[in-house]
Amino acid sequence: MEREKELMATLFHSGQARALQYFFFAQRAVGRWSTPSGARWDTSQPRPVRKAAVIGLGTMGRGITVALAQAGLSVVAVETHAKQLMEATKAVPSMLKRGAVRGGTTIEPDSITYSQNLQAVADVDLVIEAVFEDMALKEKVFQQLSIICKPDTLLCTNTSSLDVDHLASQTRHPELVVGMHFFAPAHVMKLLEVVYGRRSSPAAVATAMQLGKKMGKVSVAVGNCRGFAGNRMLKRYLEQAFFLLEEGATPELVDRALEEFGFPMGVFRMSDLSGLDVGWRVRKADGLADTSLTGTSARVRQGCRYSSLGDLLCEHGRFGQKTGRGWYQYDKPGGRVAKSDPWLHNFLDEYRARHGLVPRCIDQQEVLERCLFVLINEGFQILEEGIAAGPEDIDAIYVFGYGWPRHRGGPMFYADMVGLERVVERLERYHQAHPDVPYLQPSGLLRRLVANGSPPIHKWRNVIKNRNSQL
Ligand SMILES: CCCCCCCC(=O)CC(=O)SCCNC(=O)CCNC(=O)[C@H](O)C(C)(C)COP(=O)(O)OP(=O)(O)OC[C@H]1O[C@@H](n2cnc3c(N)ncnc32)[C@H](O)[C@@H]1OP(=O)(O)O
Ligand SMILES: NC(=O)C1=CN([C@@H]2O[C@H](COP(=O)(O)OP(=O)(O)OC[C@H]3O[C@@H](n4cnc5c(N)ncnc54)[C@H](O)[C@@H]3O)[C@@H](O)[C@H]2O)C=CC1
Repeated sequence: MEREKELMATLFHSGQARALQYFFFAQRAVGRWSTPSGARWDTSQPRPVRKAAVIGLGTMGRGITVALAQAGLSVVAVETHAKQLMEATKAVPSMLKRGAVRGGTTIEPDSITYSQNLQAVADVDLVIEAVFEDMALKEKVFQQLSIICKPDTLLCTNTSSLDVDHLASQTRHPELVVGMHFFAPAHVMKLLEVVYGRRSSPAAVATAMQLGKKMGKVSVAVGNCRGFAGNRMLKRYLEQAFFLLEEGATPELVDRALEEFGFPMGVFRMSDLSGLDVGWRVRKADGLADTSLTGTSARVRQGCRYSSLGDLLCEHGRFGQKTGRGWYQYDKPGGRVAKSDPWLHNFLDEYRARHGLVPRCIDQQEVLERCLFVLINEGFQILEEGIAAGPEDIDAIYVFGYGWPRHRGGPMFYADMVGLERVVERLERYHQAHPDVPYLQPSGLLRRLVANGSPPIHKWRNVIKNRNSQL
């Protein structure tokens, strides 16, 4: 008993108990906000979903199929690539089997039908599209779905960053289009971001939220923008990690610092799991991934610092776990045990030499501050723009989607614990050192909160006022 008391006192002292208590509250508070028109999805009647389809059976589609089948739905799984389809028909049942052994459940073996033909989705209630992150391809798939499916079928996209409104505009019923953004591995990670498009109906959002719940996910409604809430913050985090490599760090050093902070995987191991090609496709489409540039322009895009390290790795066919090589090496394609790769270290040395970069020693504090404070800063920007309803939503997204250590409450709670003045002071210092990285400048909301005496997290809403809510 004494020991327990002592432990509680230590936890309270370090803020960990406050974090866990906050986290319990945040979990119940997420995603319950009204639309700008006043129509509330959370009072709308969700539609019944008994039969669903998944389009694309790669990294994500397989996990989504498993999660739907585990929730008791009948699933039509469509994949156009014969080899991928064959692999999926083996992988999905074995994932289900392992899940059943763990959970003591049974899944009807005929609850999933596989097809190479999109026509197979004609009678489903809801579709989740998970094809390559390529807008032209997704446009085509949505146009086809809009013709093939029943007129009241909900059309959802698992895109990690593309414009949900644009995809909706390709269909006959844009009010039935929402984002259902899962996190890798999709049958394991608890988060579902439900992207509320400009024309999504409250009933469509309510249906996606309800289905998420049925799948055992924590569903968070977010607005539509590049990367939504989670990946928009991840982009800044990843960028800093790339810059740290340019300046002398290694993936191992960065990941070690993040894992000691409490993440299950550092950002490089996590990228290898997700697949480096996902972001590369988007950067190529945006005209950013141009590795033919030389001299100073090679490391600048649109007037800001840019690192092409991720693009170069993809050009070498290193897509992460799926190809057996990425920021680390694996024993085979699909392998999971990340090992240091001498090739990668040579590649980094050559890259620095080519660009005249002199490596320096980088400590754990700098890794954490640069990676996490820039991510937090973007979180404030997201709150200001009304993309997420409140700081608890962002914290739930990070804990359930990216493995942010629960005992640290989530990024926004962590900022509150560290002290907003300190976050501003560190961001300003790093921005002075790296003036070509504009996202290191403290966001307007963060500065306003400090100017308002740094109120505790549960009072931030008074300063945010959600004037721009996208929800
Ligand atoms: C703008 C930028 C664009 C970026 C690209 C798009 C990205 C997105 O849109 C959003 C994302 O998904 S980002 C990725 C988010 N995911 C994470 O951060 C995962 C962090 N890692 C974890 O939580 C645990 O290590 C994890 C749960 C993975 C494993 O934990 P444990 O070691 O405790 O797990 P186990 O109990 O051994 O296994 C549980 C299930 O997980 C499977 N698994 C384990 N390691 C894996 C790995 N390395 N890769 C794939 N699956 C893995 C494991 O097989 C088991 O599942 P089943 O075998 O089916 O039972
Ligand atoms: N990898 C990740 O961590 C995450 C990815 N996403 C998103 O999920 C989507 C899929 O990503 P991944 O699974 O990583 O890609 P992937 O490359 O592993 O799989 C995509 C699959 O779609 C198939 N496909 C392509 N065109 C098709 C069509 N017309 N019909 C049916 N199947 C088709 C491909 O053959 C491939 O098997 C992307 O939009 C991505 O942004 C979202 C969350 C996390």
